[in-house]
Amino acid sequence: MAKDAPIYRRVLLKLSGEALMGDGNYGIEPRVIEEIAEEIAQVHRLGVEMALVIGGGNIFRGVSAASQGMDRATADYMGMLATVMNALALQQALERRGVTTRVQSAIDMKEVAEPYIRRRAIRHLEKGRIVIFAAGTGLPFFTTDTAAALRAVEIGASVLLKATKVDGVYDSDPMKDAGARKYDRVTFSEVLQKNLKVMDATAISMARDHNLPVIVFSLRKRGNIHKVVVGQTVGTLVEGGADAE
Ligand SMILES: Nc1ncnc2c1ncn2[C@@H]1O[C@H](COP(=O)(O)OP(=O)(O)OP(=O)(O)O)[C@@H](O)[C@H]1O
Ligand SMILES: O=c1ccn([C@@H]2O[C@H](COP(=O)(O)O)[C@@H](O)[C@H]2O)c(=O)[nH]1
Repeated sequence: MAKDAPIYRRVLLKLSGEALMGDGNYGIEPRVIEEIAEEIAQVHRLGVEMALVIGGGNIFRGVSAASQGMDRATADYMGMLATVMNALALQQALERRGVTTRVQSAIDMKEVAEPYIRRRAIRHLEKGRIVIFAAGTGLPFFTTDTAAALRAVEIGASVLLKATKVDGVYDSDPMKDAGARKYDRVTFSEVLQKNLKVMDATAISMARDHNLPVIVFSLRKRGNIHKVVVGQTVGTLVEGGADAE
């Protein structure tokens, strides 16, 4: 097989909202979104069908606002709106590179984005458009990781790629524990049993129940999305099967 041939026909790429901040501590760093869009455009040119879900942690997280006294459901709706802003910013950056895209929102806002319609999303992908799923699941008390797992299953993606701030799944949070050890491969049940918080349990359960492999890798290292799509070993593979020793 050619070195640059994608090993997947259709992928769901989940992008961390927080990674868009770059070195800042809020919002979108223009340089970062341009670099990410360039990388996605290059991978798309390999011929892989790409759907994207983007988080909102660079703008608003419901759970943080709720801890400061805001009603949780209201805060979560605000978080979902934050993901729409990120989706529109990414759409612009991709279209500047000649990639045709569609944003589909789980919350109806027809002046801004198409509503989420599964069959329509699949049709866009078949036509070579990148589909960006915005507003998460449209439901409070969920996350964009769960939205990513759900949409991946709905559109029949072969894999869920979680591009995030850390370079894989560790046996404890690497941002808090300098001695944390990284897995090359880990099973869904281990992630759940050991309560590894790289993704929320709802997303992991969804992936497990539908045999959807998940690859967790760093979005901060340029070229990683390409490497994963052509089958190079990057980050951590989370899948079913026997637990590692
Ligand atoms: N066992 C673990 N292995 C790896 N990362 C972990 C683990 N436990 C907790 N984490 C944390 O998970 C975080 C990645 O997931 P998180 O859901 O916060 O971000 P995201 O979904 O990529 O971004 P956003 O919510 O901004 O879209 C990292 O910041 C990391 O510190
Ligand atoms: O289905 C969903 C998805 C997201 N939210 C809210 O949005 C923010 C941002 O999403 P992240 O996954 O944290 O990046 C999240 O904190 C929730 O408040 C939601 O309610 N439902």
